[in-house]
Amino acid sequence: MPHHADYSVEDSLADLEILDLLTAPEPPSSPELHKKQAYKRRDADLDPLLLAAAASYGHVTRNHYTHDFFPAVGDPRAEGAYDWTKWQPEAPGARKERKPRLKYESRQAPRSQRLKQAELQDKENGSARTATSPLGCADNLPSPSPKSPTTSPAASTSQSLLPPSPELEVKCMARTRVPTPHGPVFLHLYHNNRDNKEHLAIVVDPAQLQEDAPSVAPHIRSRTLDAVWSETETEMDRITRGAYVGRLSKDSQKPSQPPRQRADVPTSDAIPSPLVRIHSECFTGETIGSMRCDCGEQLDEAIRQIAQPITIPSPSDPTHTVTIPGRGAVIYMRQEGRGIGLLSKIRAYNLQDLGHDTVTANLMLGHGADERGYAIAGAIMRDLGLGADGTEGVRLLTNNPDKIQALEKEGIRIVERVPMVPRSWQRRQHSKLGEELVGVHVHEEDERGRGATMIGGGEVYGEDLDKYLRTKVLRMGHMLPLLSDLSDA
Ligand SMILES: Nc1nc2c(ncn2[C@@H]2O[C@H](COP(=O)(O)OP(=O)(O)OP(=O)(O)O)[C@@H](O)[C@H]2O)c(=O)[nH]1
Repeated sequence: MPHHADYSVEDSLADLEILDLLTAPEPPSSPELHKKQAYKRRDADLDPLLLAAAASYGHVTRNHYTHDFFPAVGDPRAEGAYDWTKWQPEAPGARKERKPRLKYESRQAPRSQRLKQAELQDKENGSARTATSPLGCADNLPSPSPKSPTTSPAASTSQSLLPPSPELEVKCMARTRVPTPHGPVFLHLYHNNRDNKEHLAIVVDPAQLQEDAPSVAPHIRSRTLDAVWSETETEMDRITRGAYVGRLSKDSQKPSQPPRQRADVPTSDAIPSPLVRIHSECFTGETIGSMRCDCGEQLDEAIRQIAQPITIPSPSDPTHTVTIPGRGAVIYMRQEGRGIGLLSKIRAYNLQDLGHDTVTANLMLGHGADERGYAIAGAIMRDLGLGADGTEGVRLLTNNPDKIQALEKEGIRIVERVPMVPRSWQRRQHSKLGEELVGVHVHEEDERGRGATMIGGGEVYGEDLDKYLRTKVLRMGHMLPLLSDLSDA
């Protein structure tokens, strides 16, 4: 409980009464609740822990939990406005006066209005909303997770009345070469007919730049990008959207062939299947270098590993070896916060600071632990010829068993899983065993140099990260040996 100077025993008792009410096994229905004065008025701040505890119980509706209240600090003339920048600690022994009351405003329209609006919308759409799904009317609620056990049969019936969604289509709208600390990549931007997000594919296949060298492995190219889009499309249009071959320059501008006219390069068993990672967007980890998660490091590490040169027996003389450039792709999905979005992820971090883990925090906000889908990722991979029917399959960089299952359901052929061990865990494990870090990609100075354009550039580490990684292993089934298990080995 907070120790405000004006927080009294009465307030604590009132809090306990509220906690009892909110977390009782049954929702309150007794006449007691309706009696006037049954619960005493209280003016002290509500303890966030109390709210969190109450919210983790079933019958407290998300409707209440996600109300956004904010004091009217913006308008100094508003009733109860208080400028917190001028706050001074109270002198000991000073007379306790009640703080000016803050005026709270809900950003949600009253429920009656929202219900009316939803009814109107339903009439316009011709769909029947059942009276049992009033939560569906709130516009600031997360959409119910497909995994959510709270989805009522009535809700799913009304969903089945909706027209079936059109077959998923993805189209690569543009492609360009981007030099990175790990070598050149081709950035592909995709549109699709399921969501309005611009998903990306970071294709590592530098052999494509050496146009004159004989191809030993099929190039990773987008079918939709190389297709002819219209009869009026000019060569310059095609080149501008990235449908070219080789290294584009003032002296070299060769439009690509449409997929059907391209000669197939046979795949050789000697060449490992392309290495692929499905990566989910993480603004905090990738842009401001948050060390609450390892997402930024994973993105860097994935590109680094995919770009590693491959040594294979020489096709002309098997007694010798040749080195070919690395091949693969990172499919970068705009599924921030495991699909819950940045706003909810930021709120989830606050719940994590209150002591909840990454899974519980999502659940407390009315989301699933993981709301991501992989249909679009699968379609992008098929467009790039990665893991599609009749191709060589892919090696997938992941610890997440759900991801493997979901992609296989999408018809993607995964021939091998390549684990992603966090750099800090590798380094600590190796230093525990007193091993030299020869050949292990955690040499800090080296990494800092190489990843200079990525925030931090080295490894992420810290208490928050360890807790997050342990939860992924213990609660989300990630296939990663815990640091403690490694040290016993
Ligand atoms: N909701 C939520 N999302 C998080 C949190 N930390 C990272 N993320 C998101 O998690 C996603 C990355 O997922 P990970 O669990 O690291 O990786 P994965 O894709 O499931 O599995 P791997 O392939 O093994 O890395 C990104 O969208 C991040 O924004 C968190 O604490 N809460």
